[in-house]
Amino acid sequence: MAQEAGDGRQLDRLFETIAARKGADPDASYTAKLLHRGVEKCAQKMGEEAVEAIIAATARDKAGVISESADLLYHWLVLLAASDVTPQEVYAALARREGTSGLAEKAARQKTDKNAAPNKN
Ligand SMILES: N=c1c2ncn([C@@H]3O[C@H](COP(=O)(O)OP(=O)(O)OP(=O)(O)O)[C@@H](O)[C@H]3O)c2ncn1[C@@H]1O[C@H](COP(=O)(O)O)[C@@H](O)[C@H]1O
Repeated sequence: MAQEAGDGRQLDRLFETIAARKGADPDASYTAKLLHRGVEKCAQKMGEEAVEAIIAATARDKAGVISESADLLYHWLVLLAASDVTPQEVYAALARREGTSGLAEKAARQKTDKNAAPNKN
């Protein structure tokens, strides 16, 4: 049954539902249909939903951002399932980055790139 209030754990529950659709009848489930069509179709759908979220954000349409973000997250989870990746693996990647400023990381990367670049002189 649908719940009015959700929380972050909603993603994990939704992923379990999506993963359970692998190999299910494509005529009985939208998720099964998407997974059946392969990773390219799943990626295309995620791209479309991302663009719709972007359009809502730039139109300052807050309700649209919420609704399109929900579509985007659903399609992101489908893409993970199609790629044999779990949300937990993504959470672990985020956890490894926790506490590292994006600016500091970028500066360190640019320093490394500079050192690795061939000497033009
Ligand atoms: N959260 C979602 C969810 N969000 C969006 N969508 C579907 O994603 C589709 C995206 O909209 P589009 O207009 O792009 O769809 P479309 O034109 O039919 O898509 P294509 O023909 O291009 O593939 C819609 O059909 C939505 O119903 C979702 N479908 C399913 N879920 C969840 O997944 C669970 C399992 O769903 P089934 O696999 O269908 O049983 C559901 O209980 C929900 O919790």
